[in-house]
Amino acid sequence: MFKRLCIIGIGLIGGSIAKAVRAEGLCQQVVALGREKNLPNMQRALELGVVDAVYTDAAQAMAGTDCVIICTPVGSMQAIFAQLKPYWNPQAIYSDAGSTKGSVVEAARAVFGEVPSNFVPAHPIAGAERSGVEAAMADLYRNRRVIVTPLPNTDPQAADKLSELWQRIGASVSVMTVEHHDTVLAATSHLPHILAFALVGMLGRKDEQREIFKYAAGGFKDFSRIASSDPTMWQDICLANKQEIIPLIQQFQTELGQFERMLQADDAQALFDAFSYAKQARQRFLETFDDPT
Ligand SMILES: NC(=O)c1ccc[n+]([C@@H]2O[C@H](COP(=O)([O-])OP(=O)(O)OC[C@H]3O[C@@H](n4cnc5c(N)ncnc54)[C@H](O)[C@@H]3O)[C@@H](O)[C@H]2O)c1
Ligand SMILES: O=C(O)C(=O)C[C@]1(C(=O)O)C=C[C@@H](O)C=C1
Repeated sequence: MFKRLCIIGIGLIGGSIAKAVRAEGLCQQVVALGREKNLPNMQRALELGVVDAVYTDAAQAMAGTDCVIICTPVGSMQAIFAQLKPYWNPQAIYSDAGSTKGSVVEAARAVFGEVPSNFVPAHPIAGAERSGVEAAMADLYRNRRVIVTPLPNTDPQAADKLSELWQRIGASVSVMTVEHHDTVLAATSHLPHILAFALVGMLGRKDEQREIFKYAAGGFKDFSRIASSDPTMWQDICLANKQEIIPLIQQFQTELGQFERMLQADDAQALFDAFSYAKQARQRFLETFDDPT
């Protein structure tokens, strides 16, 4: 599909794209671009055979590259667009994997004035709490969704080709607006991460006095898994999408207050109804998760 794919940020997400693209034989060459401080991770990507070459120099990385996917934390995207600007190739396709889309589009606007028509914002709805290229998996995107959020000026051919790349590595592509993406993901990804970080932080402080973690089992392990996620990545996501996240935190506080009142009132029926409704809602989620088509 492409002669040379350049991944900027060859960590979990970028490394998984590289591995999958190589496994499917979709590009002749896969390379990585990063900063001097990213060199140890990039060298590891080279050793693991995830990429063919690594660069810290954008001019060298961009030479002959016809597809670029930016897979760095969303707070770094503006600096990356500025780094790419002198070498921007109108014939190439550019995209990203950032967890927020409004902030990425704003970052592109800040650098280019208008978002280039060959930049296709996208977000794979698949990941893990682990970071770095060692965590990358060739099948991470298989049977998972990727949301593509084209802008009115996005070149449809670029959007189609990028979507085809994702489909050929096993993903199901959904198209939506940038705004709708950020509203939806605030609810199902950003708020849950804040809740997990908040609960584990609160209990961690208790654990300093008492040994509560020792007696936690599978339920706590499942609920707390995402609190192992990368703090830089989540700091960037939460600040970038705070206008969507803050109202959800407020709504959640009201919801918790209702549970407190049910307990205060020993209202067994209300508790049963609330738990039953949530159990059914989770069943609906599991059905769409297992069949993302
Ligand atoms: N982890 C997930 O579950 C997940 C899922 C979907 C999307 N995302 C998004 O994908 C992106 C990458 O996440 P990840 O989990 O792969 O993180 P990661 O930490 O595994 O990888 C990010 C890589 O970017 C490099 N990097 C950081 N700043 C850089 C810069 N300024 N220039 C060049 N390289 C830089 C780091 O060295 C690292 O190798 C983020 O935007 C994140 O929001 C993550
Ligand atoms: O499974 C996980 O660990 C994830 O956190 C993946 C997850 C999420 O579901 O919230 C995290 C961030 C994303 O942008 C997309 C996916």
